[in-house]
Amino acid sequence: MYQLRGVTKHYTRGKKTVHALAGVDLTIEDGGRLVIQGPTGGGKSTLLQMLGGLDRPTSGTVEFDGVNLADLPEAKLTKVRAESIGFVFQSFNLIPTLTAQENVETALVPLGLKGAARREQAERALESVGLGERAGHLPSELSGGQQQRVAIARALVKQPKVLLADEPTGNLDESTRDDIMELLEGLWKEHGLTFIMVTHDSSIARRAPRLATIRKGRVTITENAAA
Ligand SMILES: Nc1ncnc2c1ncn2[C@@H]1O[C@H](COP(=O)(O)OP(=O)(O)OP(=O)(O)O)[C@@H](O)[C@H]1O
Repeated sequence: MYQLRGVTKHYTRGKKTVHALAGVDLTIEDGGRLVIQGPTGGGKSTLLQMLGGLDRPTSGTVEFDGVNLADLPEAKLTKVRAESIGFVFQSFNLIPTLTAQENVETALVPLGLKGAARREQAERALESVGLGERAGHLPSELSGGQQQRVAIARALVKQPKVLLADEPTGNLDESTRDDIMELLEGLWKEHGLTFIMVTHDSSIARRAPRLATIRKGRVTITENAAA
């Protein structure tokens, strides 16, 4: 469970300060699904970075299961990320020289898993995203949608508690977008994940049961019981 209180993030360049987050209070229950939308520059990615422990707030607390990520030493923060949080990005971020299988296995290296166990778990993760047959392919030999499936397998192979996705369908055409959304929603249900996703896509936002709209660093929550 996440509990954010009074989270601010300021970026200073020269004399100019940008208030990317201007006091965010937010609770996200275990197993919940939250979609984050809002205008460009509103603070969506910054908020996701706080939730993922990829950056620290200027002030406020980001509690994850009762631990404040804001003041956790770097080594412990790295451990939380490696064990508990899966990330999916718009640009897939696969390593171009590694096969799909090897890309997925990279997520298991920090957990200390040995070769055979790594291979087996990565194979299963690729199968769960419908890419069992493509394990030996390089990213350049896969379509955009398939590359995103590999990235999703890499995010989930370690069985994290949380999946954070920043515009996961932003580089995909409409029908591939729908396939990827269906896959993510299916995996969310199947694994009981906490699933938090940033999107520009209003058709995805409309379908969200819980929507966080972020403008000028401030969050408004809308619940949609019909979604
Ligand atoms: N590293 C940084 N240094 C300086 N300013 C930054 C930095 N990262 C973000 N910002 C600024 O903080 C504000 C919020 O940025 P953020 O990327 O969170 O917005 P966003 O809602 O994700 O935007 P977009 O939809 O365009 O991706 C913007 O004004 C941005 O320019």
